[in-house]
Amino acid sequence: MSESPQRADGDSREPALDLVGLTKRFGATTAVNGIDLRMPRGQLLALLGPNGAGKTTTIELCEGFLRPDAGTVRVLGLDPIASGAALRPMIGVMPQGGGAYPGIGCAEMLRLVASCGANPLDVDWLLDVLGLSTCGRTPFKRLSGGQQQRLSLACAIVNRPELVFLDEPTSGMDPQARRLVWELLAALRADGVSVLLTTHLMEEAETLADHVVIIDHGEIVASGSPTALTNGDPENTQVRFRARAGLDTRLLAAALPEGYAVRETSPGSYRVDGSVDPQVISAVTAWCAQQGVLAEHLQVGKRDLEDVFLELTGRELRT
Ligand SMILES: Nc1ncnc2c1ncn2[C@@H]1O[C@H](COP(=O)(O)OP(=O)(O)OP(=O)(O)O)[C@@H](O)[C@H]1O
Repeated sequence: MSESPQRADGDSREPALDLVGLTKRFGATTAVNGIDLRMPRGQLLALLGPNGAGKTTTIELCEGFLRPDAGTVRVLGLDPIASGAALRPMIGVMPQGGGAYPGIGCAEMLRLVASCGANPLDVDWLLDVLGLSTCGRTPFKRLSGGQQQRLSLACAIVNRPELVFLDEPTSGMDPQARRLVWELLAALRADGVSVLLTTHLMEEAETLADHVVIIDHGEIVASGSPTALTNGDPENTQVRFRARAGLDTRLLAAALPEGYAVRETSPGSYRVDGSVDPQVISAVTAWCAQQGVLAEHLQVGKRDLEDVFLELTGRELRT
């Protein structure tokens, strides 16, 4: 194969990921359905979608753990199955649920993985950054779920990979641990490491990602920077509130000036979209009062990735 041409972004290397028509079926289920995705180097890309959307299958196809039924995968310019041995030292993998020998100590596990690399990060430093210093001797099976996740992340990055795959890296973590992981991921990105992570936490995607790809039923339904996906019209604000389920949203819309859309997004959760001003909030609460209901948790905000998903699929991200 000839050398790749100079690219418009100035990086002459192959992209971190290049997926073309990627398809994977399990019996009658098409888990990944013709995904096209190109991820430049040095980017943090979040694959966002509800349970069963095809995120793990996509990442496992990229890792070379699964063979596609159709389409192609190139990872750092290589086929992850045919060139698995060459690719392995260049990538880091954090599978869903982590994994280590049950009886091995936390620090010992990380040292073992580090010993397989040519130029590992300092193990004690990494344990400290991830808040694991105090449990260095604790056997893996005695670590909390969040600690196991963090050790698994440490194992994925200790050998300075060029590209890291993280499958739901913060699931089950408390907010403090999640914050530590977010800081570490931001630092990796700043160092030019390419990161593909899956999540169903839209806040995680919005906070960390350069680029978000929303997938549903194995297909890409939206793709762009978090700002591009959510910003749209700066006038596009919204009011959310909770009240008893089944209020007549058409009546509420009729009580508002023209141009406002009202939806019950899930039973008892309501959303009014449009250019929100004090009069609109007053009209919403007055209408609720007429119905004899209290508008609880009333919030004014902007459209977020959750809203984008709802608009595209008619369903909520958090299923
Ligand atoms: N080994 C398998 N055998 C059969 N079906 C599978 C297998 N792996 C995944 N699937 C199915 O493929 C679809 C996509 O699953 P996948 O795990 O990729 O989704 P996901 O977006 O990662 O979901 P989650 O957020 O729950 O991890 C689901 O319908 C799932 O049941």
